[in-house]
This record gives sequence, structure tokens and C-alpha cells, in this order.
Amino acid sequence: MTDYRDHYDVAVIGAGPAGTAAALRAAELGASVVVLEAERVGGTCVNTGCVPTRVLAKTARLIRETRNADVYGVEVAAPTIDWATTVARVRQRVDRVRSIKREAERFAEAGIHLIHEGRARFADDSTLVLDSGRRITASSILICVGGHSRRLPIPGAELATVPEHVLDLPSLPRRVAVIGAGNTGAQLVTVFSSFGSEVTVLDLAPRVLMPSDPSVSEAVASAFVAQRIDVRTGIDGVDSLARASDGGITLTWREAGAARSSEFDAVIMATGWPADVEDLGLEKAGVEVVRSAIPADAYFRTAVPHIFAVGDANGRDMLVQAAQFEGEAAAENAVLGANRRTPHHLLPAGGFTDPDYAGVGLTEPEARERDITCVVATVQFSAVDRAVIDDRETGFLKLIADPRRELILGAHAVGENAIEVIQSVTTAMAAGVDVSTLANVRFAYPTYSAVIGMAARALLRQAPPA
Ligand SMILES: Cc1cc2nc3c(=O)[nH]c(=O)nc-3n(C[C@H](O)[C@H](O)[C@H](O)COP(=O)(O)OP(=O)(O)OC[C@H]3O[C@@H](n4cnc5c(N)ncnc54)[C@H](O)[C@@H]3O)c2cc1C
Ligand SMILES: NC(=O)c1ccc[n+]([C@@H]2O[C@H](COP(=O)([O-])OP(=O)(O)OC[C@H]3O[C@@H](n4cnc5c(N)ncnc54)[C@H](O)[C@@H]3O)[C@@H](O)[C@H]2O)c1
Repeated sequence: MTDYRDHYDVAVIGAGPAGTAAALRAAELGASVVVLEAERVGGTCVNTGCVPTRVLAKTARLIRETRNADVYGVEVAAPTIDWATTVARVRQRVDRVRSIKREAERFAEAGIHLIHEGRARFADDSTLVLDSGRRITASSILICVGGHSRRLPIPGAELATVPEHVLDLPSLPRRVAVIGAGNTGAQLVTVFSSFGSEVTVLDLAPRVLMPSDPSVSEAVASAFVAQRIDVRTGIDGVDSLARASDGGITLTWREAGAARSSEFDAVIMATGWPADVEDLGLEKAGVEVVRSAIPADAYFRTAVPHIFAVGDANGRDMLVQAAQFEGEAAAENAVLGANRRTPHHLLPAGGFTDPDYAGVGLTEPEARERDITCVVATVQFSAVDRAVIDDRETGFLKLIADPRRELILGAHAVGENAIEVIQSVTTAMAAGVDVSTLANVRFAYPTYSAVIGMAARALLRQAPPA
């Protein structure tokens, strides 16, 4: 039986990517560490986020490829989705990924106590109380609680499905509305459209994937329209959901000053990701919440210096790769009293729509705001042999560099393997590779990453700014 203590050097609330990385690093530095997890270890990413979404994206890819197989002389019957099997496959892959991550075993091997006794809440700035009643005190507390989806505060919101519960839909919906065209919503749009559902996507923002480079938003939205997805961006607001007489859901929204409504079998609300702070008792610890997240400084310290907010909880870069390096840095700052920061400008990210998209670094508007003379080159996938060979000509890579072409400031891609292409550019950026070195790298033939060399050479060909 585990011999739990009353006091630890470090208490970590949440065993997602942030909490796991933080706890392992703190233990490596010699701290006594406890991890308090209310649900399954692994957090959003593996249980309800990235991993299930990626399995759905693979399923979507399979059905699209099967539909086109006859072009290659492969004769197959028109494919359809067996929803129960699709859901079972997602769950099976999630379990398999969980089995290789082995968080609980790694904690045990590192001497970390993992306590599963419900949710943790602050009683004061050094004391946490679990649902079971157990009290834990710690010299440093790392809040790694992640977030949860947001239901709009409108009548009938309870009829909507939030992204974490998409797999609980009883059957594949014929008509789907996705509210919110961020990373989560856009990917679900592609999944359901590929599965054969009629999809409408609505967003208050003027374009899909609003934080991405505008060229990415434009390309993904054009592809959606070509796939007969009803794209409604820049709407004035969503008003209500109501049960329709046929058992469906009537969604009412305002657009261009007029009220509109339509019926759907499922309405998915992918409208944001507030931190999971509602019942955390933060006020008892003197920690504030601003715009649904816990403000933290560059070293992840909250206003209370021995309490840190890490990963999705601080609302900064809600990505696994950010959560992990923030967790490690925060652990070092907590245990060693260090001031370690993290390289947030080098965070590649993307999603599996049709076509895929990805980006790293500054968008073109951000780069131009800093220096209007920055140089930009875009190479279309239709000029890349491998993309033509594979019939994947839709897409591009955009590279942005400083006027002297010494630094790559950003890279944005749409198309097949966009994320892998962007990852290679990220490696070059992390290594401080200048554009002429990148232009001279040899790329294997025929590859998608060859587009990187082409874009680098295109950047060099541009006239220097006057
Ligand atoms: C649909 C979807 C797809 C995504 N796809 C990607 C992707 O492809 N790539 C990517 O980089 N990111 C993706 N993300 C984002 C990614 O999942 C998050 O950025 C990441 O999981 C954040 O890690 P975290 O440790 O901060 O929080 P979480 O992973 O959310 O973990 C928080 C943990 O804290 C626990 N907890 C919360 N409150 C308490 C409490 N009071 N007491 C005890 N335990 C508590 C929770 O149970 C949970 O296990 C996706 C997100 C979603 C929703
Ligand atoms: N592949 C990935 O890397 C990945 C995947 C999913 C999520 N994430 C991350 O998780 C976080 C949450 O992502 P998300 O997509 O769930 O949320 P988000 O906040 O990024 O996007 C929510 C979208 O909903 C829209 N919206 C909000 N209120 C609305 C309303 N009333 N009516 C219509 N539209 C409305 C917003 O304009 C926005 O476009 C983000 O930081 C994201 O980067 C990453």
C-alpha cells in the first residue's frame, strides 16, 4: 500500500501532458511529488482530444480514399460508415496509446505518489482537499487542470454535443451543425463531411481558423465550400437550439442582420476551451481567474509565487507540445527557484482537415506588423512533383523571413503532410538555419518536404527591399 505523506515539496493538480511532464521533472530534481488526478491519467489529449480526433481523421481519410479508388482501377463498393465500429476503433486506439504512455507506472518508478480520490480544491494557498476528504499540503503547487469545452449560454444549449462527447452520439448524424471553426471545430467539420453527413459550420469570426495565417483560412474554407460544406463565418450570433417535431434540433442564429434557422440531427458546440477552474477554490489561495484562464508570468508563476499555472490552465498556447515544455520549466522554477522560460515562438501546430493545415512562428500580418519589409514566398503544391504524383495538388507552403534572409520568421502550409512539412521548417528555425542554407539542403525525391527547398530558393530570388 502506498505510504502517502501529509506534506510534499510539490503537488501537481492534473495528470495531463502538463502535469505529467511537471511531476516527472520535479521528481528528477529530487523533490517529493504528489499528483492529484480526478479522472483518467493522460488528460484531454489522449482520452478525448488529440488521439480520438486523429483516429477519426484517419477514418475520414480512409473513406475519402476508398471513394476515389476506382480512379486507380481499384473497384470497391460505395463505402459507408458503421458508426459503432468507428467508435469502437477510436476507443481501442486510445487504449493502445494509453498503454504505451504508462503515466501511472512512470510516476511509480519515479517515486511520485498518484492519488485518485476525486477533484482537488484549494483550502488555502498551501493546502488542497480532495473529494475523499484527504488534505495535502505542499511547498509549491502546480495547477495543471487543463480546460473543458464551453456551452454557449443560450436556450437549448444542453441539446448540443460538445467535442469530448462526439463519440457518444447514438448514430452518425445525417445533418450536422458545427458551431465554432477553430482547430477543434474545423477538424470535426472534415470528419463528418467525409463520413457523408451534410455539414454547416458557423462562426462569429470573419474566417475559419482565425488564429492561422489568413492564407491558411482561405484555402481551408475554399476546400470546405468545394466539398459542399455550408460555411457561415462572420455571423452575428447563435440564439437558440430547440427540439424539432421530427426529433432533430432547430438551430436559430443571426446573420447579416437577419434571423435564420435550420434543422440538424446533431449540433456540435466547439466554441472555446476555458480552464477547468470553476470549483478549484482559487479564491481561497488568492489566485485570480481572468477571461477563463489563470494568468501566469513568463515563468508560470501566478500572483502567488509558489503556485504555478501550466498548460491549458494558463490559456496561453493550448497545445500538447506547449503543455509539456511549460510543465518541465515550471517544475524547475518551483524546485530550484529558477527562472526558466519556454520558446513559445517555436510551436508548430496543425490539424487534419481535408486538406491538412499547419503553421509555426509569425503569421504574415504579424511579421509585417513588426517589419513591413519582411520577405514572403509561397510555393503551390501543384509545382511539387510528389503532390502531383499523389493527386494532392491543392495546397502550398508559405515561408516568411527577415529582409536579410537570416531568420525564418514563420511558415504556413496547407495540403498533404502539411504538419510534417512544417515540422521540418521548425527544426531549421530551432537550429537558426538561414534561408540560403535551407535553400541548399538536399531533399529526397519525390517528397512533400522538397517544397521547403523550393520556397527557400523563391525567398532568395526576391529582390532585396528598397
Ligand atoms: C478535440 C481536441 C483535439 C486536440 N488536438 C490536439 C492536437 O492534435 N495537438 C495538440 O497539440 N493539442 C491538441 N489539443 C489540445 C490538447 O489536448 C491540450 O492542449 C492538452 O491536453 C493540454 O494539456 P494539460 O495537461 O494542460 O491539460 P489536460 O490534458 O486537459 O489535463 C488536465 C487534467 O487535469 C485533471 N483535473 C482537472 N481539474 C482537476 C482537479 N480539480 N483535481 C484533480 N484533477 C483535475 C483532468 O481530469 C485532466 O486529466 C486538442 C484538444 C481538443 C479538445
Ligand atoms: N490540432 C490542434 O493542434 C488542436 C486541436 C484542437 C484544439 N486545439 C487547441 O485547443 C484550444 C481550443 O480550441 P477550440 O477550437 O476548441 O476553441 P477556439 O477558442 O480556438 O475556437 C472557438 C471558435 O468558436 C467561435 N465562437 C465562439 N463563440 C461563438 C458563438 N457564440 N457563435 C459562433 N462561434 C463562436 C470562435 O470565434 C472561435 O473561432 C485552442 O487553443 C486550440 O489551438 C488544438
